[in-house]
Amino acid sequence: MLRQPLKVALVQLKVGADKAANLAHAKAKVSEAASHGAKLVVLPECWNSPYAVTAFPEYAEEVPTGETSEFLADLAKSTGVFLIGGSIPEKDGDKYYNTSVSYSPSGQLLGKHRKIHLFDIDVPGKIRFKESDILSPGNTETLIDLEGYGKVGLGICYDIRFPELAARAARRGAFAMIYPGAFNTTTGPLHWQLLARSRAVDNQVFVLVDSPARDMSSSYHAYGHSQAVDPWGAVLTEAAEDECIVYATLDPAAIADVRQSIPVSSQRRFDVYPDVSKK
Ligand SMILES: NC(=O)CC(=O)C(=O)O
Repeated sequence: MLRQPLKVALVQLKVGADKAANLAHAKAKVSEAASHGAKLVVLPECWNSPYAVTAFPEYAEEVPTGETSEFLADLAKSTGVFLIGGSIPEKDGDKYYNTSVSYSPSGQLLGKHRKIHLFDIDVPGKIRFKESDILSPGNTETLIDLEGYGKVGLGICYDIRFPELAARAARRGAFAMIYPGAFNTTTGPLHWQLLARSRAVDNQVFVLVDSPARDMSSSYHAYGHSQAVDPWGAVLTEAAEDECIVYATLDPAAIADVRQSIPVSSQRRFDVYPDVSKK
C-alpha cells in the first residue's frame, strides 16, 4: 500500500520524428517536473518515435542497454525522481516490442514491461491500427517497488482494456496502476477516462494515464487528456490536448477511506466465480 503522500507529474509530451530532439525535450520536461517537487514522473507511450507501425523498426533499440534506456537511467538519477519511462519501440533479436522501462532516483532499473495486449483495431471509416503487423506481445505482468512508497502495477495503453491485469496487481498490493498510453481521437473521448476511472473503482487504487500531446500533422492523432484518478474514481487532475505537465498528490488516506467505506475486497464471492489473482 501507499506509505506516504506522493507527488506525481504526468508529462504530456509533444513528440516528433527527430529522436534526438524527443530525448532533449523529454529531459527538459522531466527536469521541470522535478523542479516542481514531483517525486514520480511519467512519460507517455511511444515518446522517442512517431506512433506508427511503419516507424517502429527504424526507431527500435535494445532495452535496457540502448541509448534511450541509458538516457532514462541518467535522467532519473540527475533529477532524483522515480521515472516511468513511457514506452519505446524495442528490438530483441528479430522481434520488436512496445516496451516501458522504469528507474529509481539512483538510476537503478526497477522494471521492464512489454505491452501484453497489442493494439489491433479496425473501426470502419475511423481508425485501423495493427501493432501485430510488426510487434510481438509481452508475456509478463509487471509490478514495481517504489522504495519508501509501495508497489505500482504497469500496463501500456491497450492493456488498460483488460481488467485482469489491474485486479491482479491490486490484489498483490499495488497502490496504483500506471498506463503510459496513446488513445486516439476516435476511442479517447468515449473510453480513456471511463477505463481509467473503472480500473480505479474496481480495485480501489489510483490510476495514472499519460498520453503524448495531440499533433494533427502526424499520422496518429493522440487524444491527450493525461490524468490521475483517485481510488474513489474522482479525477484529481486532467490535461487538455496540448503539451503540458499535470500534477497530483496521491494521499494514502484516500485508499484507506474508500476501502473502509465500501469493503468490496472482503465481499468478493470466490465461491461463485474464480479469483483472477490466483493463477
Ligand atoms: N493505442 C492503444 O494501444 C490503445 C487505444 O488507442 C485504444 O484502446 O483505443
